[in-house]
Amino acid sequence: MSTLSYARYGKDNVRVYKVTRNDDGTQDVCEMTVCTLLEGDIAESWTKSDNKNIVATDTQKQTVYVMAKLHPVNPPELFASILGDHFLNQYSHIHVAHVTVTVHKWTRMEVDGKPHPHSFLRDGEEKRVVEAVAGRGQGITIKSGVKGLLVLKSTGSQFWGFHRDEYTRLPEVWDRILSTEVEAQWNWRPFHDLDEVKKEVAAFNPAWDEAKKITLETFAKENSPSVQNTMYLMAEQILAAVPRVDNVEYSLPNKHYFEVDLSWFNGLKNTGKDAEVYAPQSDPNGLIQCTVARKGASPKL
Ligand SMILES: O=c1[nH]c(=O)c2[nH]c(=O)[nH]c2[nH]1
Repeated sequence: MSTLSYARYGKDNVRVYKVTRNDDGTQDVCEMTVCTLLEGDIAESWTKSDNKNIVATDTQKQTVYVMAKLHPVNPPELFASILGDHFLNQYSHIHVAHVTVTVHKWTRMEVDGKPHPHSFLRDGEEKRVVEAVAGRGQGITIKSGVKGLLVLKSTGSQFWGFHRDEYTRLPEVWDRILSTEVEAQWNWRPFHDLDEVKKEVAAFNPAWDEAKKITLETFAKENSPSVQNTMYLMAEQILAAVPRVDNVEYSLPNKHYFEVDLSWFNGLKNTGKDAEVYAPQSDPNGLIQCTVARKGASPKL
């Protein structure tokens, strides 16, 4: 005998763009990709071919557009919560709504030394990602984050003192290149309902600014003894800067740059302190992850 032990479904990669026309003649734009996934009393679609409780994925997509028209899309934490809350209010047989909003960068152009009223550029590939989960009778949990933030430092990083045995080939280094693509998430203390999210709405954008600033400044300033230590320092500072955040997760690939021995070419020196030309490695890469929690923080409502 088999049983459906878990199911959810929805629309992924819903692309949405919203323009806000301000009274002063300037315009604001927001482009995002939304994923909605619903759980609830839906099993019979899988097990009995009965679709009566299925809110079509097309309906979910249309809902994203309607909600984007009726409500603010900024900050994305609010928009994701509005959508999740809507699905629970609209459909009594839906018990959990997962909403992911990925924001694509459009930075206002500077033209003639002034912010342009309606022209924007993509000046970085990093994404702001928000995941809201609205559960019936369980409030709303929100995870905010950044992904795809590519950084490199050409010095100011070391790695030594690590465990050595008969499998070890890696030499210790006191000066190396460090590069990673930052993925970080900060988990907010759960919200009782949409009204509580609205009350805290002013906290979301500054938290995003702080988390990005802390990540970049720590990366640049610390003489890093390891990716492990650097990410821990970043997470600690985010917890200190944003009181409502319970824990911070980092996932950092270590993107290696290997020295190239060119001594075969007339004794050309390109290793150790003479290294200038390196071979960037696409794979394999190190992958270092951690979660740093506020002491005494409770993950439950
Ligand atoms: O910062 C680092 N952490 C590691 O765990 C590790 N392992 C490795 O080979 N290089 C590095 N660098």
